[in-house]
Amino acid sequence: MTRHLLKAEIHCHIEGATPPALAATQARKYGVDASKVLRDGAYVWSDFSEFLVCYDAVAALFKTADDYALLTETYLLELAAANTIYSEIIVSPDHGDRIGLGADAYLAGICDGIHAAREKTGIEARIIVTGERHFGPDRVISAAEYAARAKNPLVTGFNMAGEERMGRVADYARAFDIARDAGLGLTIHAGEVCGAFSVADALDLVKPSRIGHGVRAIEDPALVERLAELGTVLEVCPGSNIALKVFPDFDSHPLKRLKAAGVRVCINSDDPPFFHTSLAREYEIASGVMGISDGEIDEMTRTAIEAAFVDEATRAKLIARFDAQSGSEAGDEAAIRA
Ligand SMILES: Nc1ncnc2[nH]cnc12
Ligand SMILES: [Zn+2]
Repeated sequence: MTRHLLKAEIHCHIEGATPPALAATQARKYGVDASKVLRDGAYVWSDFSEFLVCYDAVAALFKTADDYALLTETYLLELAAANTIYSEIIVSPDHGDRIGLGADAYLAGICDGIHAAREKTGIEARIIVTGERHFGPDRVISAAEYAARAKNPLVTGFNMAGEERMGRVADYARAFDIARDAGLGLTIHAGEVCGAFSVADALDLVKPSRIGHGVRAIEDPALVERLAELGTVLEVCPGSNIALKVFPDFDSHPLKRLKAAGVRVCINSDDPPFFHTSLAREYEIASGVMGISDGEIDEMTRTAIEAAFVDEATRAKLIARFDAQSGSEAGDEAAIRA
């Protein structure tokens, strides 16, 4: 049981966190026929390309800043109820532009949702702006420029998501230069759909402190060693990887092997309802299915906080909160054993 463990995640896409019931409500609200992507309370897709299409269709059901505030608050309240103290939310200003809302209102809605959830539960959150790789290098550069000039205290990182098979990392490196110059933390989806070479490209050309997924690095032992030496944090999303058939089952998932090899890893939900999961379930899988001990799970949660794109005062507060709880439980266990 992992219910009692404090949790943190640094990789969840906001539209990907839409509960199917909320998507259905949004579709009714706007008179949209969502039956191609939402059936019997579940999202409909069968491979990575279809998943991205389904994702974009669900994103298009959110049309106002208030819609985004509701979505963000709903997601964070569920996390807080599962003992989560921190989340980093991946957002795409392109979605705001595509629905005609505009990036500023899109971002303002998400910030409202973060403030509302923090007021109710104390959960802390930050925003990572992402470029969508399948929209091409120019859009990804625009997303980086937008993040750089947003000067929004909740926007602390830059990412690139989307179709990993489109182009090479080099085509997008300029976007990361812009984000780096603006002082944003850098992470990039790699080693999910594409193999180890994409992780190597990311390390060579982006030099991020974290990589989204990165799990296919396991195909290259020298690369695993390099990740461990660099201390690059992998934002691992096991349920997503199984749903998208990156690995056939949890037994063959490399989370444990990467950790054992000294790579810094943490547990994340990615697009939870699309993959029939939640952060709470990901922790349960790590424990009950992968056989990872509570102590090791705590190490991964601590890694997420250590790697979070927050100011040092906020990090210190989160670490103190985390250590106080995991420490007191270690103390309780010792008392039980004595
Ligand atoms: N798992 C994933 N990989 C790449 N892009 C995404 N966008 C949303 N989820 C994603
Ligand atoms: Zn992702």
